[in-house]
Amino acid sequence: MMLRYGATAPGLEMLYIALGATGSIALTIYTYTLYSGLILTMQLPGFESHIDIWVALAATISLVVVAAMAYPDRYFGTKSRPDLPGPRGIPLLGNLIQLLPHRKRMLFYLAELEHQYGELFTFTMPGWGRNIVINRPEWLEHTRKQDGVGYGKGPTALAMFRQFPGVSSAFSTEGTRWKASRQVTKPIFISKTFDSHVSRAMSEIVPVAKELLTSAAKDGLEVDFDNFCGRIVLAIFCKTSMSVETNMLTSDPACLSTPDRMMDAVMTLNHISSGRLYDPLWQITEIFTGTRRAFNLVRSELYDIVNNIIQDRKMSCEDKGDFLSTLLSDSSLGAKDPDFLRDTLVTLLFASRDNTQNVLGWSLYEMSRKPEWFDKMREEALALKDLDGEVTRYGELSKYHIHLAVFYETLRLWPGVPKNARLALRDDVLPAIPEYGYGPVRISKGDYILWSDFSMMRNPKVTPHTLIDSMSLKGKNNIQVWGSDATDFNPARHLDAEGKFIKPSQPKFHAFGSGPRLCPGAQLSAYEFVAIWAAFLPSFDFKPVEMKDRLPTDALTMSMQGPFMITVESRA
Ligand code: HEM
Repeated sequence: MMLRYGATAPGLEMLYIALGATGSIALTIYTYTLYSGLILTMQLPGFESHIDIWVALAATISLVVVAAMAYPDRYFGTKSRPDLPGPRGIPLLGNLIQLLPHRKRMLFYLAELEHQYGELFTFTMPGWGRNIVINRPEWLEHTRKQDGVGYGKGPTALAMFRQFPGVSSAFSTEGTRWKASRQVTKPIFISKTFDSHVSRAMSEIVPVAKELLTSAAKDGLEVDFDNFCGRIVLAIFCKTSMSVETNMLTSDPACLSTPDRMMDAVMTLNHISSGRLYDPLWQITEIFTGTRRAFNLVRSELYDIVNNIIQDRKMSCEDKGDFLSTLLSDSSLGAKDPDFLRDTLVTLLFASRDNTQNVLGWSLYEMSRKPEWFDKMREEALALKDLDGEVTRYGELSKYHIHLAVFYETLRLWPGVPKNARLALRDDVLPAIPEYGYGPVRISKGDYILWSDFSMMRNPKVTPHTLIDSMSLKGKNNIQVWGSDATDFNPARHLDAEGKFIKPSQPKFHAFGSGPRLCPGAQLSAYEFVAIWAAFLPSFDFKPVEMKDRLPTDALTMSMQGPFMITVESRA
């Protein structure tokens, strides 16, 4: 039978289940043979040293068999969806064979599949079951507001985030525990904190960063811009939230090649966590690769650093008026739990550095191809020179129209979390989009919905005809749309005729997510972005060492591949 789209045909479903059951029985027999072999082999000299590997291998296979037999749909993805386009699957393995070679480039593979099948398509993968890609703002609008009720993060993502940033993190919790974790971080995102702490931290750290750039310019040194920005952002966070001075950033460019325990730990844990996303068996495979041991070691190190900071503050009983003092004085039950405190800080360390570092890096990359935006930002910073190139108060942020337009445009093309997924907790129907020929889309409980902000925000089809625009922007003259030039870097699309910044509407702009789990750090990162560029541009010119196309790594967040080496020149 020829299948139009390759999704499983209904007639074959029973056959697949039958094959799945037969395969499972075969695997069970194999496992028991393996156990018997194991017992026999244990008699052989030298075997004892490898017993852990053998036991783990046998346990893995048994686990797979049990999982496959208990949840054939989930495991093999046999639920048929001939109504949806997608690559053709095969019995038992779904689309695993097609996906495996792209494991480390899923972002691009998803974009290629979108190119082939459109914004709506499906594939299955053992361990994840059926995935339905929904790269349209209308469908995101519908599903994201049901976050936590109709859709959840699903066991795979929750298990991954429980390991890092931690069991009490906003990333790894749902329901009342998630609410508690969001609630406790609120003080860090209010404008009072921005004015009293963030701007103070910036006014100390940004001048150090400028001294470093001056030295690098004088000595003609190349600077790894990502590393440099990561250190600035993390140093600001440590100072703002915990009043901790770090040595990760000094005026000497040599500091950039000096390892920093906190910075290195956060980066390593982020990197390993990303790799777990498409390895449903990571809890087992990592035993063999040694990654698990390395992860645990680095995580203990980070936990020690953070626990020591908390402990020192508790011992000193000093109220420094920062976020940590606010946390410690919080009388709610959660905040008294030491692990909850630690996970809250680790979550913010993890979330604050990476995304802000990345948007700074991608903005430099984009502007180096369109240097007129460097000039426009510089002009704006100089025009507001009474502020001495420093955005000292949060209220001043809204005056930086060009900077904000560049910030949002960079994130449109290089969104913080380029691909994401949710598990359907109940049956649902996505709304029809008749203007693009889409009828209502059925989602079954247990399906994963998947979206790629990276693909969606580059899609020229996201036009004012969408339901979202007609609802939220009705009657406005300056409707900004991604349109046919969606892949171009053009911050002007976020400026009106008078050059005033217009914040793009969600979820057409989805770089900070939407719905209840909308990123709480959006304003903070905008503030940091504007303050850093406004301080740098009047004094320096920046150029990438190599003017070549740069790609993102396939990570949880939008990190750039390889070091991003730049040269700096002082504008004397
Ligand atoms: C350019 C910078 C940033 C970008 C692009 C960004 C993007 C995002 C996105 C897309 C999500 C939603 C993930 C999801 O729904 O699964 C998110 C969540 C989150 N972000 Fe950000 N973020 C940025 C900066 C920050 C900063 C500076 C902080 C804190 C200091 C922060 C803290 C968080 C937290 C705690 C969550 C979890 C929210 C939840 O699940 O309830 N982010 N961020």
